[in-house]
Amino acid sequence: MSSQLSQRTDRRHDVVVIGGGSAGYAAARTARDAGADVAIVDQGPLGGLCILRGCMPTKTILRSAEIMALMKRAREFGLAPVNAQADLAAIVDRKNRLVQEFADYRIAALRDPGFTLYESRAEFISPHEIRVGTLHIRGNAFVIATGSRPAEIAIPGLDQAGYLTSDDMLDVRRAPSSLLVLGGGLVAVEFAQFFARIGTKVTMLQRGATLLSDMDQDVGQALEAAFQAEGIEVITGVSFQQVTSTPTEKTVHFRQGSAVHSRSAELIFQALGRRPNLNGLNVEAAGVDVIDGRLVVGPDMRTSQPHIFAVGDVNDLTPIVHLAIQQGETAAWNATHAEGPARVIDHRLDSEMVFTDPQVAVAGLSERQCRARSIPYLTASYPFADHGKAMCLGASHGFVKLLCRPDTGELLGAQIVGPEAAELIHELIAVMYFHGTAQDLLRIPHYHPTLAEIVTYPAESILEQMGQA
Ligand SMILES: Cc1cc2nc3c(=O)[nH]c(=O)nc-3n(C[C@H](O)[C@H](O)[C@H](O)COP(=O)(O)OP(=O)(O)OC[C@H]3O[C@@H](n4cnc5c(N)ncnc54)[C@H](O)[C@@H]3O)c2cc1C
Ligand SMILES: NC(=O)c1ccc[n+]([C@@H]2O[C@H](COP(=O)([O-])OP(=O)(O)OC[C@H]3O[C@@H](n4cnc5c(N)ncnc54)[C@H](O)[C@@H]3O)[C@@H](O)[C@H]2O)c1
Repeated sequence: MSSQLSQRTDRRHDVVVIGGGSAGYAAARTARDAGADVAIVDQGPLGGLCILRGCMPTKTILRSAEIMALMKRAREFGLAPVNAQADLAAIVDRKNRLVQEFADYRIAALRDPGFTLYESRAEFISPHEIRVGTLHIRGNAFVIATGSRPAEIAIPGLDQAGYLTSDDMLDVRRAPSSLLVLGGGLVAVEFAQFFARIGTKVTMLQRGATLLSDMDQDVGQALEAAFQAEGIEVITGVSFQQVTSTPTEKTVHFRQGSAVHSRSAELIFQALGRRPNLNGLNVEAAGVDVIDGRLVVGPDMRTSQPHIFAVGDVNDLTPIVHLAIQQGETAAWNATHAEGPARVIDHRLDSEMVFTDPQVAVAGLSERQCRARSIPYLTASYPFADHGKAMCLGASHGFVKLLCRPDTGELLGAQIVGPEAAELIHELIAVMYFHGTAQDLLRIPHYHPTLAEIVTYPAESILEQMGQA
């Protein structure tokens, strides 16, 4: 104890940000711009999940699979068929090159002389002090932004049989002949389609009634129809029983209704969600409330300790990057502006996008949320299979759905499953931002023929339901 004390070097910063990923970096930059003396503590590898093992690597590899899928459809478009072959090692090399480029940029930003960067693990020793290596660092405010890690779900035999998580899947250099995907969330569907498209036989085992079961049912059903059409087996309503294995094969035994079934494959991909990462942070010493393994925050991003904030995946609100950034900025603003009203997060325009083909994009309220909160709504949807531009592109899966207030027609929410859904939804988010209506969607000019003009059809239908057509 005494030698520990003698080595102690106390440093003080206005704001100490723990974790330099998307949320932490946004907090640090905002606090620095407000004139604060800011420290960032990150144990590394520097770059954050989005760049290193999340958004960017997955979107890079999905592009290869998308091109491969189009090549396989050559004949449909009047082109001589090609023998499309994926070289997974080369796809991974391309991904690594891009990730390195993105990471270098972020690392340079973290090493900006405007911050003090400590490349070490942080651990609370009191609500006002952390240990970083041999240093004891005090902060007037702390922003915890330590991210998430794959959830460990206890399924008998799974550990013994062995499985890969999304972290591992990104480094697989030889495509497995077959793959069992456990889960049907965002991570599961993006990887499942990638591997199916490069030639792996993929089976998805999902507990919920549909894929993406947190969203409205028609969304998951439309994605499932597209997946089934390209040969991905999707089994829903599954309850995992146990996993067994031989040297060449792993078998998942599961219950579906009253029957027990099994599926076998070369590899198991465990995509059963992520959990806030509080490992080794010793948050007990910080005295903040933790419920079910997540840091509880208010709309101003404060934990139960007013000078300690928690942002990004670690608070488990909505683990999505632009929202993590928004939370980081909000926390840092509040940490550096004690006077005046606190900034709070407004969830009205929250969105989620899934980069499968067809893409899935949801924004604002869903039907399920409206029903749960007794919010009245009108809804209308229109299928891409009936939309001229989508037919030209050969992209017929999915639909656009609008949810509007019955009295004013104000757009409350939107859901798109279809080509370029993640791009198209931004028009609807912009309309919602300005509290626009179905009528506004008809007044806004839409070029013909575009995918974007599809939103006018459900908008017309909403007006008909309002008696304003
Ligand atoms: C496969 C996959 C694909 C995804 N795709 C998308 C997508 O397309 N779009 C999207 O919006 N979101 C996507 N996400 C989610 C997105 O990546 C996360 O929401 C986001 O990156 C979280 O950012 P963060 O700053 O909270 O955490 P992170 O970026 O994980 O940052 C946490 C940082 O804290 C550091 N750290 C942890 N503990 C300590 C400690 N004790 N001391 C010091 N440092 C510590 C870590 O080293 C790390 O740098 C995806 C996620 C996955 C897994
Ligand atoms: N395109 C994107 O923006 C994108 C892509 C990937 C991930 N992400 C983010 O990363 C987060 C994590 O994604 P994820 O797919 O790992 O999590 P998720 O929460 O979206 O999906 C988890 C899946 O596991 C299933 N599950 C969980 N526990 C289970 C259990 N005990 N038994 C059976 N099934 C169980 C759920 O039903 C669900 O299908 C997402 O919430 C998302 O915010 C975003």
